[in-house]
Amino acid sequence: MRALIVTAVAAEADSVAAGLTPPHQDPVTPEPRTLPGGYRISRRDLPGLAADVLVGGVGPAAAAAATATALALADYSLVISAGIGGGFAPAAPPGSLVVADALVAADLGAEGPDGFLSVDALGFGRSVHLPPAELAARAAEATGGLLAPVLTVSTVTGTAARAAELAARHPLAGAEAMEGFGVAEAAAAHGLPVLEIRAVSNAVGPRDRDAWRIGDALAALAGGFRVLGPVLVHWGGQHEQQRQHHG
Ligand SMILES: O=C(O)c1cccc(C(=O)CC[C@H]2O[C@@H](n3cnc4c(=O)[nH]cnc43)[C@H](O)[C@@H]2O)c1
Repeated sequence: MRALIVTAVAAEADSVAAGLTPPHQDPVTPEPRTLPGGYRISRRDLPGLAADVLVGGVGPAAAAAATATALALADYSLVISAGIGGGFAPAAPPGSLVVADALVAADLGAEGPDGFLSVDALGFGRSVHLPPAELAARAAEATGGLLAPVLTVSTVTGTAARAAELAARHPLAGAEAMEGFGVAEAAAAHGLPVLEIRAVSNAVGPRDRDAWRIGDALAALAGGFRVLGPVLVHWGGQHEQQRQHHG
């Protein structure tokens, strides 16, 4: 099974790669490569799993462009959006993990007198991508993460009012981040399934950048990927059998 894992920044990619590195191996080898467009990509091989960890940039557009570039250059079975994110209190405190059961474009649409209209409500496309349900459930179980919708926003929430508005529109949301939906759009264009995993660095709410617990979140991200390997291998095996069965 070959998986593409897309992060926004190098620190997130390093955590993912460290989590996927067997204990006896040097976590910085092999050296990362550079794809056209200047994207950094590094490879991790586990028995039954080849994982390419890509640094795609911040925001849904950068993430979609980077993901589409990598998907055009190699064959993958699964695409994963991974990184840190804001957690909705009290369900997702800093240091915890959230596995998406839906990847939601939360600010893609139009404002009207009666509130926000998503692109699907406007008839222009879709605002939700769903991961394979069993894979997301198993990933949440293995990592101890919360299985919940993850919102993709272009602007980090910075006020209590905006947090309350998002929570009212998406009462089950576990986290917000800036890339998942972009990664999912590129994966869907290639007919590939998508998964999103976020390690919570901060609460969704009034901006307090000094309070972001980035170190804890990056450690949680590495820990999540340490236990995710076997889940991905198992799912990849089932997926391959189904593909062969259906010709
Ligand atoms: O400064 C650092 O050391 C550092 C290390 C890793 C990541 C960062 C980032 O700033 C990544 C930006 C990234 O974070 C996601 N994120 C985190 N919290 C939120 C949030 O509350 N709302 C939306 N996005 C959030 C986002 O996906 C960005 O890509 C810095």
